[in-house]
Amino acid sequence: NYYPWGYDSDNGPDQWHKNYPFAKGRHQSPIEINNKEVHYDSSLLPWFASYDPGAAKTILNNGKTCRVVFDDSFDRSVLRGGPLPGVYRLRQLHFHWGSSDDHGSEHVVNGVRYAGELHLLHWNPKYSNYLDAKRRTDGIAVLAIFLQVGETPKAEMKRILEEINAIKTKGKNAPFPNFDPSILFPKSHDYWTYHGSVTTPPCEECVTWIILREPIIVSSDQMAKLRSLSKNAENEPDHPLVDNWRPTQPRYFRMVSASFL
Ligand SMILES: NS(=O)(=O)/N=C1/NCCS1
Ligand SMILES: [Zn+2]
Repeated sequence: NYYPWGYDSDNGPDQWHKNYPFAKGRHQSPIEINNKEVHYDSSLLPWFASYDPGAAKTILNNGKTCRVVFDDSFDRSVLRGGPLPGVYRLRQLHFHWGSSDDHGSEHVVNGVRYAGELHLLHWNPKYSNYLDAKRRTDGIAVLAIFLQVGETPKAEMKRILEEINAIKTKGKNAPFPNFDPSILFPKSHDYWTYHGSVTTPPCEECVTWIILREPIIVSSDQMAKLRSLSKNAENEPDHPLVDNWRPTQPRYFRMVSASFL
């Protein structure tokens, strides 16, 4: 009897490997990033995002996260440079967050858990489609940005959070036109990079991670807004959509490179 994966004790990260064997691999994500183990790589190039606001389509609640999807039928919104061998097409962005402001991110930096983590998922168009790209070690690039709670929130987050009321329950979606996610980026483009996996089942090891050092500031109210989402459908008992983050996984013999000293 099929029981969907999730983040609860009976279907959460510790159980995923039963249906998704990749979850016990040697290149899993997220991981702990510790300064003393990071390797500064002066040859790392800057990364560039060239996003077309017209590519933004829809915002949805899939019961696991809040996701904005983009038209990825051609090289319309792309990420390039950094550790990437070519352009990667923006397909969607989504968030991970906690049940309170003191945790919620997936990656952990020198023991610091942030309130949340924004992921912009891109795929390598040298492969015929996204699903094919997910089967390749160089198939996916995720740009990760930490959400830190502070007093002067980033105004640009408002647009996404204003839509939350329209997608309260699982399966709800709303049009989300004219949105360039690069307005969410912090000032500094400094990043860490390593090779890992998608952090949700099937946990394929296909991701070049680009994790920005500088978090973006959100307000506690904005985090509360994300936590007001429900993981259930409209006509089901209400369960808040919170703590949709995977714990850190063993790094094994992977190098984490830094673009900055
Ligand atoms: N959180 S993540 O970006 O690594 N995982 C994903 N799974 C399918 C689309 S994105
Ligand atoms: Zn994610």
